[in-house]
Amino acid sequence: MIRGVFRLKPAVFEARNVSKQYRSGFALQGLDMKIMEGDIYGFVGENGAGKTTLMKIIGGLVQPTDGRILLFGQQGKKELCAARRRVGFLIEMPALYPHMSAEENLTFYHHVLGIRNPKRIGEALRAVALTDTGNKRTSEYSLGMRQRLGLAVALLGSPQLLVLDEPINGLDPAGIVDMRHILERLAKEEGVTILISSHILGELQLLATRYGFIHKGSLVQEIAAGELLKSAQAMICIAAPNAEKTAELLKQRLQIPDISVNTAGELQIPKASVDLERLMAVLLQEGIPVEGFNLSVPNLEHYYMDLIGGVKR
Ligand SMILES: Nc1ncnc2c1ncn2[C@@H]1O[C@H](COP(=O)(O)OP(=O)(O)OP(=O)(O)O)[C@@H](O)[C@H]1O
Repeated sequence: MIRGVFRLKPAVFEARNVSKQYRSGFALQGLDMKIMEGDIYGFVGENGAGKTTLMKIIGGLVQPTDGRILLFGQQGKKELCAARRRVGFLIEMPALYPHMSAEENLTFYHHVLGIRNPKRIGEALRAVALTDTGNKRTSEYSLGMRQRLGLAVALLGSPQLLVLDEPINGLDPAGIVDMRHILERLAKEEGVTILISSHILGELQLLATRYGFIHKGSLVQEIAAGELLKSAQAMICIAAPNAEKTAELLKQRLQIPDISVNTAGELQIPKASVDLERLMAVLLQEGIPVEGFNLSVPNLEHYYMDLIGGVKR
């Protein structure tokens, strides 16, 4: 009998009880976190929650006050140093020479970073769709192009893990979509694991396969994108007159106890608990005019606000 072998993907990065204290106070406090190979890990938290500090710790730019990190399973000082060569960072925009082209800037970083394979310059340019920029000076680039060039610098070392701190911040809608397509391709076709922070939750939701929610320096929750959607309910929202009275009536007629009225004064019914045809038939029979109808799909923003709201309370 042939039995399938189920292999767990290895952790690419782990933080164990990591704290970082500045004079002004704690930026991280006992943070635990795990990024598995192949994840696009959306790192979510309000301003000052500690996202950049953690990313800088991964890059060795900041030392933790307490706790430890593992990169590709390595944790000794020397081993971490070697493991960092397998990571590409876009935490702060690398300095670009404004009078030089994308290729010339990449050639410079290729040299500075001591990368041996000269093919990487062309490959990195292709990966970020900047091959047709010719001799154009980077001073004439849009923010989206500069950001893509910054990503190309991070890609020069053929990283297995990319650490990206708000890479779509300030980009226009087209720039955001370009960046999403580039990152999706890197993850799917090249198997690159990605840690990405962003405040643009609607966009992050289109990309991430897993989320980590950080609040005041601690990780509040890690959850797979699919689990997040399952855990939050889709709601049918109906605008109708006398919402409270109508809600009571529908509860009785449909035998559904959890019909509520939301802050917009609409009836709110969990989609999974009702048959839509029956709902419409009852509304018709009772002569209740439907003034508005929509389906609120569970999303990252609602989930995050509920989660952090709960933590803050
Ligand atoms: N070099 C530093 N010296 C002192 N305090 C710092 C330093 N760097 C960060 N902090 C503080 O640590 C906390 C966490 O900052 P961090 O930049 O990591 O948050 P963040 O989640 O990346 O925020 P944002 O979304 O605004 O970028 C903040 O209170 C910040 O003021």
